[in-house]
Order: sequence, then C-alpha cells, then structure tokens
Amino acid sequence: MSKLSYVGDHPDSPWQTYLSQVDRVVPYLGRLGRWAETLKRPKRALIVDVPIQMDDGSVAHFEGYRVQHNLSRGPGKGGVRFHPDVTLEEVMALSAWMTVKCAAVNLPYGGAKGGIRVDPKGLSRGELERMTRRYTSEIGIIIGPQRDIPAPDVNTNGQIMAWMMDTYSMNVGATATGVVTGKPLHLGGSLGRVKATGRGVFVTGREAARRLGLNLEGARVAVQGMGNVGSVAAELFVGAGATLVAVQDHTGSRVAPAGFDMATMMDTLRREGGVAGCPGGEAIDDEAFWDVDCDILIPAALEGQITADRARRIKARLVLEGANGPTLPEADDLLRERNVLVVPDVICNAGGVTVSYFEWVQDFSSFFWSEDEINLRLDKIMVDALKKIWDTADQHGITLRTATFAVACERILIAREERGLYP
Ligand SMILES: NC(=O)C1=CN([C@@H]2O[C@H](COP(=O)(O)OP(=O)(O)OC[C@H]3O[C@@H](n4cnc5c(N)ncnc54)[C@H](OP(=O)(O)O)[C@@H]3O)[C@@H](O)[C@H]2O)C=CC1
Ligand SMILES: O=C(O)CCC(=O)C(=O)O
Repeated sequence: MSKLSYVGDHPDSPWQTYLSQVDRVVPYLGRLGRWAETLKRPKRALIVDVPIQMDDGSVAHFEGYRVQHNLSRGPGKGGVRFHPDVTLEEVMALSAWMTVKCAAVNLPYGGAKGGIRVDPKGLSRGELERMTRRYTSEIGIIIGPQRDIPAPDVNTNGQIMAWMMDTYSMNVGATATGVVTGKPLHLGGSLGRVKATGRGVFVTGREAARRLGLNLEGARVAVQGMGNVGSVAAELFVGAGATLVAVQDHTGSRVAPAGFDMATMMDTLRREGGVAGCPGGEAIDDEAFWDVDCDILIPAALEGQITADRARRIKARLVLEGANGPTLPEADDLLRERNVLVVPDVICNAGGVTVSYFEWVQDFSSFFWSEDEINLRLDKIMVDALKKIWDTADQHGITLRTATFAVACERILIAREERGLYP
C-alpha cells in the first residue's frame, strides 16, 4: 500500500514504531491479516488552530489535534496531551496504541488521542483555561459521549477535563458528563481514576514479577517520570515492600541505593514540582539513570526513551511500560535477547482507560460505585487480560508486546470484518 503523504520517514518516530509493531503481529493474524492495512492508517485526523487572547492582550495561536485511529469496536477513547513537542504524527501513534489497548482489555471502544503543541507551564491559569475551551470547541465537531471521549494525559488533569466537559456542554445546550473522563468527583468523575493507571502498572508488574520468581519485598525499583503514572506506581510498589532506588524527571535524576522515603518524595513533588530537590540519595547524570542497579524499571514519561544503547545497559529484569511507546523496536529486540521481560504499554498502562470506562458507565447510569468495587474490578480485568496475553505469548513463542497486539488486533479486525465496508 502507498505510504501516507502526511507522515515522515524518521525510523524512531512513534508512528514508525507503531507500524513496526503491527508488521510483527501480521503473521499471527491468520485470515484476518488481509485487514491489517486498516490498522496502518488513522480513520480521521483533525488539525485545529487554537487562537487565544493572552493576559498581555496579544493573540497567540496554538496547533491542536484530535485523531480517531479506529472506531470499529466503539467510540474513540484516549487522552489529551499538552506538550511543546506534540505533533500530528505523535498523536496518530498515541491514538493507534489506544485502539490496541482498549481491545487488549476488551473495552467497547476504538482508539483516539488529542493534543496541543504548547508548554502549559508557560501559561497563566486564565490562558490555560481559554486555550482548553477553544480547543474543545474546535474538536467539538468530532467528539461526544457516543463518538469520542477524551481524558487526561501528559500535563492535563481533572481541572482541564472539567473545562472540556463544561465547554462541550455549553455548546450542545445540555450537561454531557459522558463527553470526557478523568473529571473531578463532583462533576461525574469516578473514584479511583486518578490512581488507576499507576495501579494498573502495579497489578501487571506484580503478576509479571510472580511469574519471574521476583519477590516484590526488597525489589529495587527505578522510575522515569514521577507524574501521575510514575508516582502512583512507585507508591504502590513501595507499599508492597519494594524500594524506590532511582528517579528521573525534567528537574534531574537521583539515586538512593538504600531507598527514598516515599512520603518525603511525594512531598517534594507537591512542593517543588520535581525530584531534583528530594532529600536522601544523590544526584546523578541523566544518562547514568539507565545504568542504575535495579530489578524493575518503570519508564513513565514519554516515547522513545529506551533506545538500543540504553537497552544494552539496563540492569532490570523487568521493564513495566507506564508510558506509551517508551521502547524503540531495536531496543525491544535487544531486551528480549538479554532476557529482560517487558510488559508493554498496551496492557501495562491500560488501567487508566479501564477506570475511564467505569466512569463513563457510571455517568450514563448516574449510579456511582465504591472505590473498593472499582479497584477490585480493575484488578480482575488487568489480571485476566494479562493471563490471556501470556498464554498467547507462550503458545507462539512471541514477546508480550506481539502477543498483546495479537489478542487485540484479532478483536479489532473481527469487528472490522463483521461490520463490512460501506458502501
Ligand atoms: N495519565 C494517564 O492516565 C495515562 C498516561 N499514560 C502515559 O504515561 C506517561 C506519563 O503520563 P502522566 O503521568 O499522565 O503525565 P504527567 O504529566 O503527570 O507526568 C509526566 C512525567 O514525565 C516527566 N517527563 C517528561 N518528559 C521527560 C523526559 N524527557 N525525561 C524525564 N522525565 C520526563 C515529567 O517531568 P516534568 O514534570 O519535570 O516535565 C513528569 O514527571 C505518558 O506516556 C502518558 O501517555 C498512559 C496511560 C494513561
Ligand atoms: O483514560 C482514557 O480514556 C485514556 C488514557 C490514555 O490516554 C492512555 O491510556 O494513554
């Protein structure tokens, strides 16, 4: 098939990484392989101009995107990222991983993702709100509770979701809580959503560690990206007896072979917005983070962090992909050769979208569940999904990543085939 005219050729781009992951699963799709091309192109990609008035009276323009990769199994689902490096191609890859992720845990969703190319840390609260509202209004032509449901991702949170829900609701003339998930509790949010992605990372990590014979008690954990996903996963591992021995974010990298005190770490993050000033341990070069002695490594920042060079140096036995797309394909192969087990993003970080699904269901029924109920259901969905993926990996002698794609793509392409082509 011809290459899409609007994508580049950079071999390490998230979209090329995704395409190579699809190529690897095709041999395991049997007759459904004839539909594989449908996975290699987004269904719909919207680019919007987001002009806002800045506090100083000037007008600034930001580039925004919403991509719906595949809607065969249901409405689009996926977060919104505010980051200066966001591109259409990155959002395409993130939306495609959402398609695979939702199918991997068998949620009735397709995959979507959105983003604005902006450094939100440079905006005032008023500017952030105006930008969020204008973006929501612009993508309002394709989102909706039955069409495509955004949620938080990097640099977005419950407040941003509240503004998105309000803007969409004002535009359609009715309160539509189901248009976004990850909302504050008073606006139809769900208990457990804030911690759900990190919790899912912990649950899949716990199961993988058990199968590896790796005791969590005393296991050494290193985390890149102490944001929503990374910090919650770290807290849960420490709660299970593990030791947090290394952390990294934009403010720096620190190691503490005897372990960081988790309460102090969380307090530092709240007060200073980064790990650099955390007492205990010592600062190291950012690159030295990848050489740290640890048992479990959790990349929970951005794509493309585990390069071939870093894959050769990683000491962990287990890599838990909290982030989307953190490992490049060549690095994936090297980790496999080195017997490092990778639990891939498309199952490892699926806890967030799973509880988003619970939130969406609760909004429609206006009946809200207890946190225990949510965590129990999340645990069961993640454990059952991982078991099916593990069995598939064992059956074919393939990685957990290719096995997750095999399980998910079969579901997606059966739906595709059964719906048929229109007209
Ligand atoms: N939120 C969710 O529910 C879900 C998120 N994910 C994925 O998890 C990852 C993290 O998301 P989330 O925790 O929500 O985002 P946050 O914005 O809460 O946190 C991101 C973290 O990554 C750090 N970071 C960013 N760039 C770098 C870098 N180049 N090197 C080191 N650290 C970096 C940030 O540090 P700093 O603040 O210093 O920039 C911050 O600590 C993303 O890949 C996201 O797509 C996946 C599933 C669901
Ligand atoms: O909660 C959601 O709907 C999506 C979360 C997300 O963006 C992701 O899993 O990458």
